[in-house]
Amino acid sequence: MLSEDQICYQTYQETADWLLSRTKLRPKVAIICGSGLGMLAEALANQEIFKYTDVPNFPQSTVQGHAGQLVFGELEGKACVCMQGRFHKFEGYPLIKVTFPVRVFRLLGVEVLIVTNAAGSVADGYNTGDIMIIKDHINLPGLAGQHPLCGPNDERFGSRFPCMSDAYDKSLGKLALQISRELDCSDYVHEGVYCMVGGPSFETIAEACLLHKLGVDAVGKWLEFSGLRDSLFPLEQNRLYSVEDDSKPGIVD
Ligand SMILES: O=P(O)(O)O[C@H]1O[C@H](CO)[C@@H](O)[C@H]1O
Ligand SMILES: Nc1nc2[nH]cnc2c(=O)[nH]1
Repeated sequence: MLSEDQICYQTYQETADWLLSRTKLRPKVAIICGSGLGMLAEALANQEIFKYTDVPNFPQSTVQGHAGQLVFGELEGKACVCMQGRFHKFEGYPLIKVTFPVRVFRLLGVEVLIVTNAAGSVADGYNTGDIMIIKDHINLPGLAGQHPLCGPNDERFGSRFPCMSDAYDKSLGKLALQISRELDCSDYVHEGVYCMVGGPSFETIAEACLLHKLGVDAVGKWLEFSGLRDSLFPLEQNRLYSVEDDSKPGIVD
């Protein structure tokens, strides 16, 4: 297995080329299935499955409930790739490996990434089993310097200082809320702020109270996406970000 300082552009390319040579599907959408959500991949038509153990350079799933395979297929006629099982820092993986698939997806031609996972609520009015659409996040380890973009920067994957003021696509969030209303399940669907932590322990009561005071709605393990926005969607530099949501500060880059 490669050590973290051996991972470079060619490593991601090698993995992407391996996959591209084995499937004719060219997904524009990738879905990372967190705990208990792997069944989503089972809904794909015309499946082509690659076990992580067979995919060059891929980390391996070690957590219960994470099948450890990439499922290519079609959802409503659109080519998709699902990760049935994701990677966590608490498994012993460095962040560059936790986020490894995101850059591979980029090289596969993916344009939309949907990340799902199991999280705990610290918000008022949420119930077990509810769904929260992430409108923004607090990358707690990232603020303290544990970030996948630490180290040499490869501009092919984005800028040294990626802007994160519009990290999550508002139109997709709105669409999900609209569909939840159409399906008559909007009582179980919220929009909120996700806080990622390292784990594996859950929070103490004091930590949960702290996160609630900080404006967090749900807390869970490190998400692959955080900090890698540029890797999927390169941003223009020196852009003025208007922030409609008054709960967030406006940022001028
Ligand atoms: O991958 P996600 O959904 O974040 O799940 C995580 O949450 C569960 C409890 O911490 C663990 O099973 C871990 O895998
Ligand atoms: N409370 C809580 N629940 C979780 N479920 C999955 N991850 C977590 C976590 O970090 N905290």
